Amino acid sequence: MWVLLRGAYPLRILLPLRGGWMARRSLPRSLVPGPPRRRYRKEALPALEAPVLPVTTTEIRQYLRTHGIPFQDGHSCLRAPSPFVGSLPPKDQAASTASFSLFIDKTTGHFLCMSSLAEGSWEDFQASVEGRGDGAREGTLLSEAPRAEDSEEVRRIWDRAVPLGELPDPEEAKLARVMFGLNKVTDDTLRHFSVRYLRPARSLVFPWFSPGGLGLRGLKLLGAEDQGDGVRYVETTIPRPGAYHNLFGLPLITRRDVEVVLTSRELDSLALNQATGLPTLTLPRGTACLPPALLPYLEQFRRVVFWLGDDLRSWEAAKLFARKLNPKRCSLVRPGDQQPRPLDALNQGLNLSRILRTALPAWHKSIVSFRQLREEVLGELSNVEQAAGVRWSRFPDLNRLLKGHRKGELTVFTGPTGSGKTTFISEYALDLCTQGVNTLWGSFEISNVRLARVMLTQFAVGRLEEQLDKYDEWADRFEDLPLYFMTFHGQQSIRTVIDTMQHAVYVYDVCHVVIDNLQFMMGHEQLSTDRIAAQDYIVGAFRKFATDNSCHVTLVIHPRKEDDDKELQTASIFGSAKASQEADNVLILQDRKLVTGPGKRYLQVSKNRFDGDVGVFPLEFNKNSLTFAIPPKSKARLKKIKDDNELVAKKPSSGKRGAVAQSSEACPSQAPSPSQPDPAKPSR
Ligand SMILES: Nc1ncnc2c1ncn2[C@@H]1O[C@H](COP(=O)(O)OP(=O)(O)OP(=O)(O)O)[C@@H](O)[C@H]1O
Repeated sequence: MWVLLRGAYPLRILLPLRGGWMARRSLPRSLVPGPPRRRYRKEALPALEAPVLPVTTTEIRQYLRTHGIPFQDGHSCLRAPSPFVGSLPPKDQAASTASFSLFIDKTTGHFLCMSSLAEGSWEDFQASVEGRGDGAREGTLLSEAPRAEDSEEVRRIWDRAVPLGELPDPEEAKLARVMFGLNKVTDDTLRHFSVRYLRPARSLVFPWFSPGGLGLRGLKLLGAEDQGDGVRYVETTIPRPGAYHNLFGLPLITRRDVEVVLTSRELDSLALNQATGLPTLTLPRGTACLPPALLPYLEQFRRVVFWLGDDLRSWEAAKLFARKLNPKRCSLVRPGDQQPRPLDALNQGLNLSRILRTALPAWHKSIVSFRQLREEVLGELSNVEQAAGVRWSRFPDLNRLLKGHRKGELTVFTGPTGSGKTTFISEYALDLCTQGVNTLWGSFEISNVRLARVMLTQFAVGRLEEQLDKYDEWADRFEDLPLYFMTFHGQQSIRTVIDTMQHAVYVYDVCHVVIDNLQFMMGHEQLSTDRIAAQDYIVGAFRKFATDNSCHVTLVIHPRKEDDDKELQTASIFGSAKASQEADNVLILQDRKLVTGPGKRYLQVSKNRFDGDVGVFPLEFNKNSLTFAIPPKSKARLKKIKDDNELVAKKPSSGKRGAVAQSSEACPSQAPSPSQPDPAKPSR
């Protein structure tokens, strides 16, 4: 029986512009069926260990030279003979040594031996080269044994599934083809890719074979649900998404292939391969991430074309992924009306080879003309909604003001001591994370356990203390969120923090980093002038990081000492005006508990570089779920501040974006004063 739980992980294979839920079965845990992938050291929890020891490509090269290890320079990896082939038969050993089967990631130093499937960190590699490893040279690699029940589960599903063309009932086969849009995909193509159909679950089954044809490691099930105005696809993977590293189509790639097209859905790969005959591979989690563990498999290609989808998010993801693969060999198919995703293009009778020929190079030394920019501008104009970023599902008023959460921006967040900054920002980030924004938390003040507990309570929207029997169910779903924690606590150097963030962007495709709070990077400077200079430097470093990495940074900063009965302003942020000048957005949690009673807060957007809308709206705190919401009976709703002194009131819950305020609501006495200094020019 198939139990579908409403999960929180986003589905990239939904029809364009639609949010969705990942369906998860309750059973499988995160283990890899099939032949064991040898792990030189067991993988840590998704917390980023501190300190991450950064290694540069130059250092890796130097090390290899010093130790007399020959190597070849690749696109994202260095290739060397593998020392981890001791357990292989001598014949295979010789072959793998000759073929330089060890791939060392140039950015992280992480290695993968394609022959033995041994993998580990740069430190592990050094240890083994220097003979102080865990016996890797002697061939006693640690290996993670597959959990029997997962292997069985995979095998059981695979054995029950049948090729679509062999379904006994032709009507059923026809219906399945309609549901998955496969009318033009032939049985030969489906057979070529070993796609099957699982009748009881009405799902397509895409296998994950071990490299070298060693067996079945896992699989992905794709179900289709009728949604009235379209079809919604629901994915389930075994093992769970975090461990599902299948480049679908890999067994069909030969050593001679020098070009590949990467897609975000298996169905697109089928269509592309059938229409063009080109090698195609599907990323395991669509546009969500490109795990570096997959890079070695892509090294052989001189040209990589990304055709991920027909929306702005796919385009942004393709640009980010191209950086990892070396942009010089990457081209991107630009989303557009005439360039839908591959399966749609096939169904619409378009010429897929011609679309591929329009792919734009991902790399250019500098923008030489508007010609290269025009495609990007068009992309933004034709996808206005997506250009505005990911919208919060819990804070509609924040959407009305900020329009969304965009990559590459810096948000500064402040509020009085103990006003609930951490609690609010936790929910604000969680909301985005449940929609697929890969998030890294740097909580320097409160422990990760406490933070995770707050987040889990907010995720479950209720106290779990009283329903411990539900803990595992919520924790399972929480675990699947693309959420990572830095393991720092207390004072840290900004360099270490930025290095860790850089690592997370590369390894986990993190696109939102929360830093709570900046004061923990300021060292112990006593003089206030030193402290202000230190803060300016740190804010500058975060700004640069956000821009360079297309990653949003939310920075919590304490306010300077203010009178308790005064509201905070942009200029109340501790330090010079640099923080508010560098920030794209400034958010202030206004605490007026003396007049509004406990629990009531206001969130003020006092700077918004995207479109200038600033304003304030009330938030009510729920102590049970630790969540914030618009007070149900409050008359005080979103107030846009048109200019410095003028308020524009909005109808409370029209729910529509851009609804122009028509009437001015009286500002209740307890609402914070709307008059704020021009956020763009904070006074010193
Ligand atoms: N609106 C609110 N009303 C009452 N209690 C709240 C409210 N918001 C948060 N809290 C509670 O207040 C406590 C402090 O919250 P939190 O740590 O989020 O504040 P903070 O502003 O981040 O503190 P600090 O200034 O020390 O960084 C928590 O126990 C939280 O549950």
